[in-house]
Amino acid sequence: MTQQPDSIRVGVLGARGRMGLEVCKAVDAAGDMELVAMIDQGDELFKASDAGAQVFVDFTTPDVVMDNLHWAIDQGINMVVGTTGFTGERLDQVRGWLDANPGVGVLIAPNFGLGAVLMMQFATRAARYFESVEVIEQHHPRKLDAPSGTSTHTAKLIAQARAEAGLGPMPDATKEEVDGARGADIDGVRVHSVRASGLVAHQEVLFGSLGETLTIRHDSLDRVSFMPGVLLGVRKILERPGLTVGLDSFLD
Ligand SMILES: NC(=O)C1=CN([C@@H]2O[C@H](COP(=O)(O)OP(=O)(O)OC[C@H]3O[C@@H](n4cnc5c(N)ncnc54)[C@H](OP(=O)(O)O)[C@@H]3O)[C@@H](O)[C@H]2O)C=CC1
Ligand SMILES: O=C(O)C1=N[C@H](C(=O)O)C[C@H](O)C1
Repeated sequence: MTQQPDSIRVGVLGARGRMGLEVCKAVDAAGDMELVAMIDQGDELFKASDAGAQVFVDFTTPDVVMDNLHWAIDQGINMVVGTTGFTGERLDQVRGWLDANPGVGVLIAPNFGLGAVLMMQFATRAARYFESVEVIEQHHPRKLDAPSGTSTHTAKLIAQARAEAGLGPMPDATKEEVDGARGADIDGVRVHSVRASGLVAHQEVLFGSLGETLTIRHDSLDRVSFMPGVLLGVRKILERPGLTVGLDSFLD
């Protein structure tokens, strides 16, 4: 496709991975973007800055993403990050790097699927009305981390909404437990992780109250589902310096 002179110059980190490959295709096909660098394990990051990248899209691994962020921010390159593993401490560290480089923008989104963003918003809204809630996430078996970034983020949003509504701990009489049977405890919300061939990325949030349940479910059936969100992030990050967590504010 013919590029416009004012195309956004994009470098993709993790370019040979499952998500990275899809991002390269999406950027290449976008009329307002130019794919200037494809970086994977073993490649030097400076190749992307030499190529004039304005935005890096990072879908690598939790153990390398912080180094990528630190380097890019110091070079004045904006980042759109889908890689998981962001704790509160890590986010504070990124804020610190950005304070020293105030013109740079970083978007870190646990899930770029528009349906997934809505699923998290709906779950946050429902949280105050139900005494019980558990999260069940299901992914392909090559996923390295459990629970998923999306389910961890969802659980934290629900826990915050429950605390603001004055809800206490959930009813649960379990006294004897095989290790892991009740899932991971994320801020008091149980998260269960399923890994199976054939799956891509799926999540259910199961609410329960007297005599009723509510299930909010999202399915990513193909990685193309994440691409509109990634491209939106690339377009918007240029005018949004500082740290943005989650895609929500870019959709409004
Ligand atoms: N936010 C969202 O919407 C989504 C987030 N994700 C997250 O994105 C991440 C990647 O997922 P996925 O694509 O499935 O994983 P993959 O393992 O398929 O891809 C990761 C790629 O990064 C490469 N890599 C490793 N180290 C570096 C490095 N230092 N610099 C550049 N590249 C490197 C890997 O190379 P090698 O294999 O040689 O190690 C691999 O090619 C995960 O954290 C996942 O949870 C996934 C889907 C959606
Ligand atoms: O590894 C994946 O595939 C995905 N990772 C993200 C997560 O951990 O939440 C987003 C999506 O679920 C796909």
